[in-house]
Amino acid sequence: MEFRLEDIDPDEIERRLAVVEPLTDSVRGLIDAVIRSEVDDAVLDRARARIDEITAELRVHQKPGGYGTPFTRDLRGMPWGNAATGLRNPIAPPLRPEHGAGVSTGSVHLGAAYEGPGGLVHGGVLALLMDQLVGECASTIVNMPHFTGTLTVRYLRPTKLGRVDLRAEVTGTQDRKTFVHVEVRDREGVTADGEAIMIRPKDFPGRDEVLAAIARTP
Ligand SMILES: CCCCCCCC(=O)SCCNC(=O)CCNC(=O)[C@H](O)C(C)(C)COP(=O)(O)OP(=O)(O)OC[C@H]1O[C@@H](n2cnc3c(N)ncnc32)[C@H](O)[C@@H]1OP(=O)(O)O
Repeated sequence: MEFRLEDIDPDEIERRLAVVEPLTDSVRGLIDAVIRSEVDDAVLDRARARIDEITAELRVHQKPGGYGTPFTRDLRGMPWGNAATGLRNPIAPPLRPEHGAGVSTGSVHLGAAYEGPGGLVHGGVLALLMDQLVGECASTIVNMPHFTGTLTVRYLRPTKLGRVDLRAEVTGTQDRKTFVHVEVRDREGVTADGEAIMIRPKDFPGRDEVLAAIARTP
């Protein structure tokens, strides 16, 4: 986990999201269309050529590595490349967690891109979403980022593609460890549950630099 200061105000955040969220949604639509399209090969070939052109255009100016999690001066995080929640990551469903007292919830629509067995959600995708939700749940409660130390998942019955709801709840804390229970439901009820041991790491690379930069900024 790396802290990086991006000194922008809420209006600038909204301006950026107003551009990238619709783009990301369009690419999600593209992914779904590629998986399910039954057009002929010539149309698929033309589509590939046009997509390659767009990719080349976007690659003219790129960040090195991943998107990271830049933070504003008031420590609002912008993890827009995150695989589960990223607002500019077309792979992310995206999960948009909401946090209450010790409880975090989120709902997603999982379509063809998240299929494992035919018509059913891939178990790894469920583990990804559970991992993110338990991480945010523990981090929100203690107001410090937590890493997943151990996540044990029980797949109770197959999860149908479509709407999936998740709920995580802190069940205890012990020093730097926070224990979280998590459940997944499809339209017919609970399909998987899990237990997580979340750990607040001792160090956060870059954190001191960000806090110092904030302190220096009038
Ligand atoms: C807001 C952000 C939300 C994002 C959510 C996304 C969730 C994620 O995907 S996080 C990424 C996946 N997880 C990781 O990459 C973690 C990789 N592991 C690590 O970085 C380290 O091993 C870490 C941080 C978990 C523990 O390291 P460290 O702080 O040095 O642990 P250490 O001091 O040895 O142990 C502290 C305690 O935790 C326990 N512990 C350590 N590792 C584990 C583990 N893997 N599982 C369970 N318990 C553990 C120890 O037994 C010890 O307990 P006690 O105090 O009772 O003896």
